[in-house]
Amino acid sequence: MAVKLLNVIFFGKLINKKSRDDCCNTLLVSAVYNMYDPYVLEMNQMDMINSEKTSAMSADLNGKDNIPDENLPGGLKQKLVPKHIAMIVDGNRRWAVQKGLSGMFGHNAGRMILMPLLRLCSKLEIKVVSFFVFSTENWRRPTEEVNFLMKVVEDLLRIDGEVLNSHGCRVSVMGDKSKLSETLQKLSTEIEEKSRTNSGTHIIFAINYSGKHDIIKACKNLANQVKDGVILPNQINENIFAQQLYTNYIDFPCPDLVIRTSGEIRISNFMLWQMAYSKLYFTKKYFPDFGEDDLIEALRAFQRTQ
Ligand SMILES: CC(C)=CCC/C(C)=C/CC/C(C)=C/COP(=O)(O)OP(=O)(O)O
Repeated sequence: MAVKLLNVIFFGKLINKKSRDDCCNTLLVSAVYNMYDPYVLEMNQMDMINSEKTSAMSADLNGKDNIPDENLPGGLKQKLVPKHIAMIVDGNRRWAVQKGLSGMFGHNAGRMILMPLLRLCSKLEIKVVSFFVFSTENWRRPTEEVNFLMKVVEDLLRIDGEVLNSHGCRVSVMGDKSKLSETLQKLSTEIEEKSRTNSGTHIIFAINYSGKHDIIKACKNLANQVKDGVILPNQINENIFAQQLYTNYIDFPCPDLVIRTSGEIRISNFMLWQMAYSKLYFTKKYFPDFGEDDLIEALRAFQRTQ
């Protein structure tokens, strides 16, 4: 009964029954066993807002074909939209501290703005949107924050992933999954497999990702191929090298627009090889404050230089 009630409250008809039951069971179990977990305490306050936002915002996640330019927001031109927007999500903790909250609560606030942004991307028929969610360096943060972040990431894959899948988006995880918990590995494999053939916007979550590691992985693979006589050293070129990178494994184009929030002007080890020709857009807004209007502004700046 409680599960049914939660189903209706949290998800309405957005996702299928089995997944709703899974999600609700998880929430119930968490609520009972983790009463004093800061993540759960904070989630209790924010879940209702989140679920309302998610339902409303995700109702229109499927891109529509051939939208006339006059119907696009901010004078955007359909022909000039980027194929791949990469987002360096930053400023979550500063956003929370500014509001008198514990810094880590900003990560959940960041997760909540995902749907409106993706709804706009879908409407504009942007093929790929990637998010730098968790870097290999982020393990150095305090244990309490890392644990909190991992729970946000679990919800991202379990709940948001399900909503995105049910609206025709493909969801992939990029990074070294071997260091993630079994739950996270399972969630990422499940959502990737479920959504693999979807033709809507492809959402990439970079989790335990490092651009340098991606390049080292490529070098090691090629070195082994040379050792095994599969390839000669002088046959290695940009194309062959790029075939060893995540961009090729998961099959998505290099970003043409990179957006970083929070006023930091750097790329922090995100898709180093793939950003060689990307346009970079920096905004002072903290990520949880980065709304659809800000994304439109970034796209307008991109289109002005096309
Ligand atoms: C997919 C998506 C949008 C998820 C959003 C939520 C999420 C899990 C974000 C984690 C990424 C992260 C460490 C943000 C950086 O803010 P920070 O902690 O470095 O903040 P600071 O710069 O203020 O310290």
